[in-house]
Amino acid sequence: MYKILIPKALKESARTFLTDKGYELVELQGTDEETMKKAISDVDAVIARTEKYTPAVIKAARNLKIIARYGIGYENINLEACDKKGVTVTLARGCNTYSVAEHAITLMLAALRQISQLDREVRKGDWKSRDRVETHEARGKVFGSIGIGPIGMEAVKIAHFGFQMKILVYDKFVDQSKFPDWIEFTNTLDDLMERSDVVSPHLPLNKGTFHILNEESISHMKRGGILLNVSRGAIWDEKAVYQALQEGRIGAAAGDVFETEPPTPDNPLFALPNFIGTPHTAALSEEAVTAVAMNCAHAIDDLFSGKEPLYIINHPTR
Ligand SMILES: O=C(O)C(=O)CO
Repeated sequence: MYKILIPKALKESARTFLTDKGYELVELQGTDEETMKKAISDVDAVIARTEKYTPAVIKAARNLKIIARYGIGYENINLEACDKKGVTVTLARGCNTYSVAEHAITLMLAALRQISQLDREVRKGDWKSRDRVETHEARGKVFGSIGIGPIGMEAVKIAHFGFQMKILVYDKFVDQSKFPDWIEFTNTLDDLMERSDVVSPHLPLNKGTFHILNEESISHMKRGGILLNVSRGAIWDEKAVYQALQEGRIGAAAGDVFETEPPTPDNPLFALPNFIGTPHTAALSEEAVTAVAMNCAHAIDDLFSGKEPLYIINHPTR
C-alpha cells in the first residue's frame, strides 16, 4: 500500500478519492526541517503546501516518487534534489488561476473604496467618515499587470471587462502579437509603474523577480497609486512598500503574501491604515481548493497507475 503525506487542510473529496483506491494517508504534523525529514522518510508521495522541501528533506526520503504541489508556485521545492532522487514534481496548473486573479481585483476594490478603513470607522460609530474618507471608482483607471501568465491574464480580463479599466502589461517573455488589442504592452517596468493607477505583479518568485518592486521601481508610481501583491511576499521589498505608504508617496497597498509567512503582529505594515492584508488566502476559495486537491490526488494516482501525470515540471532521473 502506498503512503501519502498530506496537509491537514486537504479536502475530504481528495481524501476519499485516495483512500477508496487503497492509499494510506499520513498528515504532516510540523514544518521544521527535522519534522519534515522524519515525515518524508517512509512515504511514497507528498501533497505539498508551502513547507520547504530542501535538499536535506528530499535526501531523507527513502521511497518518495512524487511531490504534487498544492498550487502553482514551487519555490519551496528543490527541483534539482528531486531530479537527482528520481522524484516527479507536478503543479495544480489552472485550478486556482481565477481565484487568485479575483482576489487581486478584490484587494484593488477594497483599496479604492477604502473598505477596511470605513469598516473600522463605522464600527467605532464614526458615521462622519463617509464625508471624510476619500474613495475612488475603478472605471477608467489604468490597471498595470507585471507579467501576463494565466493569473495576470485573468486579472486583466476582470479589470477590463468587469470594471472598464485600461490595461497596461509589462512582460518581456511573451509574444505580444498573441494578445488582444485592448492590452497595451510597455517596453519598460518604469513606464508601467509611471502610467498605472493600480500595479499588480503576477509573477513567480525567482532570482529575476525577487524585490522587483523596490524603492527604485516604487518611486516611479503615481502619487495615490495602489500597489497589490497576490504573488509572493518577496516580489516586493516590504520595507520599501512601508516607506512609500508612510510618506504618502503611494495611496495604498494590499497584499495577500508576506516576506515572512506567517507575518508577526508587529509587522510595520499592520500599523498603517492604508495597508490591507489577507493571510495568503487568494487561492483558498472552496472552488479552487477542491480543484487543487483533486488535481494532486489524480497526479499521484496517475503516477502509481503507470500513467503520466499532467503538469510535470522537472526531469527526474529514472
Ligand atoms: O498556488 C500557489 O502557489 C499560491 O500560492 C496561490 O496563492
